[in-house]
Amino acid sequence: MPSRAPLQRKIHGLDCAEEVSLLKRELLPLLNDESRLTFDLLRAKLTVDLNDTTFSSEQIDAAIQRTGLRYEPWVESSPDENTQSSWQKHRRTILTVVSGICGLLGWLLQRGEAHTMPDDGLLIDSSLHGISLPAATTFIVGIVAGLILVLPKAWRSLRSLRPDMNLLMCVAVVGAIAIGEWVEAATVAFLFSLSLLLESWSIGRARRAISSLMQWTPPTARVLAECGHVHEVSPDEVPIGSTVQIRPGDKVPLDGIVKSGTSDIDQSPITGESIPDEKIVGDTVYAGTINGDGVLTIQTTKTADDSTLARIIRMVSEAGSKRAASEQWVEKFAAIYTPIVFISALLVMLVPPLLLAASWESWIYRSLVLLVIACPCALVISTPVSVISALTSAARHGVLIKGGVFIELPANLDAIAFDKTGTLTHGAPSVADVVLPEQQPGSTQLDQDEFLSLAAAIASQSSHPLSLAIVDYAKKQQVQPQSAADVTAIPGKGTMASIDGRSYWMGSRRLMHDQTAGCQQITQRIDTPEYRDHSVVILGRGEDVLGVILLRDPIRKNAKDVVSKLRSSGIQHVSMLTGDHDSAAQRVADAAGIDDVHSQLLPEDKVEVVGLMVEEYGNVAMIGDGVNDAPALAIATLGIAMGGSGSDAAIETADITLMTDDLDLIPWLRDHSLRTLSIIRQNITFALGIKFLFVVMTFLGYASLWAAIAADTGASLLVIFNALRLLQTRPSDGENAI
Ligand SMILES: Nc1ncnc2c1ncn2[C@@H]1O[C@H](COP(=O)(O)OP(=O)(O)OP(=O)(O)O)[C@@H](O)[C@H]1O
Ligand SMILES: [Zn+2]
Repeated sequence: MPSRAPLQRKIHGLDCAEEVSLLKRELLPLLNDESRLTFDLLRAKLTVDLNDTTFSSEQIDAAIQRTGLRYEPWVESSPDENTQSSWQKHRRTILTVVSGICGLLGWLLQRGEAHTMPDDGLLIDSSLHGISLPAATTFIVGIVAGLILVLPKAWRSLRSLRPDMNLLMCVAVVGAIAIGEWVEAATVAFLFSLSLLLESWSIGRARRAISSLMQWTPPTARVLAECGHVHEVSPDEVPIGSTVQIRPGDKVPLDGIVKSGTSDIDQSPITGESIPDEKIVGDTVYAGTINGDGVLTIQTTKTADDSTLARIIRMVSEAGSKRAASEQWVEKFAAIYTPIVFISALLVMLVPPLLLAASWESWIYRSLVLLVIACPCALVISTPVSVISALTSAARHGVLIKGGVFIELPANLDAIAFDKTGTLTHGAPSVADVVLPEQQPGSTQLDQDEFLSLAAAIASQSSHPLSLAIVDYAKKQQVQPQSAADVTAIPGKGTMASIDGRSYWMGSRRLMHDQTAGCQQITQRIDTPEYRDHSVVILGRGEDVLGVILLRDPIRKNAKDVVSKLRSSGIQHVSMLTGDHDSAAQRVADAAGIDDVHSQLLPEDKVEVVGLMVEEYGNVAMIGDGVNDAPALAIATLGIAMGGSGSDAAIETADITLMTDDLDLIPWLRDHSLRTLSIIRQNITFALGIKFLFVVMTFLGYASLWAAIAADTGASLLVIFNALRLLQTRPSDGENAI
């Protein structure tokens, strides 16, 4: 089947778990596959993956239609704020205020009447339960204003016989009116409306935190045309490979590589770190970062909507819908809890009066209180707000979490596997020495420059850190690389290529052993204490070993500290996996305080080791940067990529990406995750505790309707603020500040 574009819809009102489950209820019977649905709650966007299916978009639309939610085709560039009229933006606030004022007025009127006309039946109509027409009208206006936005949802839930919180509230209000409790009815309507207002405000806050990220891209890019003119165009229109000029103080419009100039760049929008980073020719700059004092010309490497920043924004806004475990729990809990309380409310209303001849009035009242308590408001609101706040705050600190599911994992880790090169070390090795075999009769003997020009030729075709170091070194020695053809990479081992029609191999000892019986003399030369802990790259032609390049990659300063922090936070076991040879691996492992080392691994070996660790320890995180790490990242419980220097393959497969290669972000992430979990737990416990208290009080006859709803709104308010605290956490909170 041909690959098909996904179906994208803007769904009005798609901002919480309720609508998501509504949509799932209609769409899943059709699609049969939950992973086809992506909900972007921040932008109210639904994406349906139609690849390899035969569904027509009409079928999907019809299913969306059945939910009763309004929808329209998705238009990418319309930031929804602008397309909404001010009524749409503020109607919830206006209606809540109206509801509150009318409730208050009604209460004042009612009290006034009770004062001035005691027992005077003139104005009091008995069908209004003892209040005057003006008071009743005021109350009704207030109640309608409070509930009007949820009426369609309540109606839907009634028709499908799945009581939800909207229905509960409407029934409670109608019931309260029926027994003449006007003030209570109005209070319930107002406070329920207030809770929903709080919910949409808090989601809105997280949304604004993200749109503040979006504002980091400038509206225009200064493209240098060949004629030398500068054209100011929208970054969307700039093709890959264009030359763009960045003036001092400008924001970088697109991702690219510096072609000329040097400047300090503030990368905080991407990395969360506002320490300026010096960029020189050949360095990568990111859209959204801020140029310092120098003028730079860059060659663009990505289109505007594929830039790193654009990807961050996309991932964060889609992350909200990949539901965290606790969100799923709350959703399931609410789906059981609400109907149960609904039925108990019915029983409470019917059983005591019918069987025990108790007073109808008081038991109807208690059953209404139960209905209000049944509303899972605080619970349903708090968890998504916590998760989104946690994701947004992580993104601000340069930690990109690709879904709510992954926010809870770092807290539950048992073991961690680190890759060596680029993760524990800087991944920027430099050539320490070049060793050529001694002259032997009959064999080819190259001088160092000839050797380097061959090595650099092959290395220039690869982005492997060791290759980059070799190219760099050749350049410094002013050696011109030859030109290599037919280059093939052998993952975890090295590269094959042909130069001048002869074929060469270059890579690890393993590769050497694949190619030749080996070269005694060379192995002896590099097995000395001086070189033992260096990484080696060996160049050969057929049976001949032409020479060895020895490289050293400094270990990251904070590696040891990070490993010990992780250990003291409860990680049982820390391993290191590397493709490099044993002694080089051991040097780094010793310096970082790693428990055990697996060296000379091919990518598939890394997968196997991680698999075994998962079996032995449970939840295992793999942290890596290279193409050779990607498969292992995928099978670990949690894959974390070093994003700054990492390969696209690693970044794509990982669940979490560290935008700066700062290892300290890993303990930070674990803390952040623990904090998020504990806030979610606090919220759930608190919300349920309040409910439980009120259930008991209701049966004892102490709870009143307005107190029940006030407690619910109060609880919502508290859990929301508790959740929003997550937006404020700073990385490592200064304890490692330099
Ligand atoms: N493109 C290449 N150029 C030169 N040597 C290479 C290349 N690719 C692999 N090698 C050789 O194979 C070995 C293993 O490479 P691999 O990429 O699997 O891991 P690594 O870079 O050593 O470290 P890590 O697994 O810790 O990231 C290297 O040490 C090197 O000797
Ligand atoms: Zn690596």
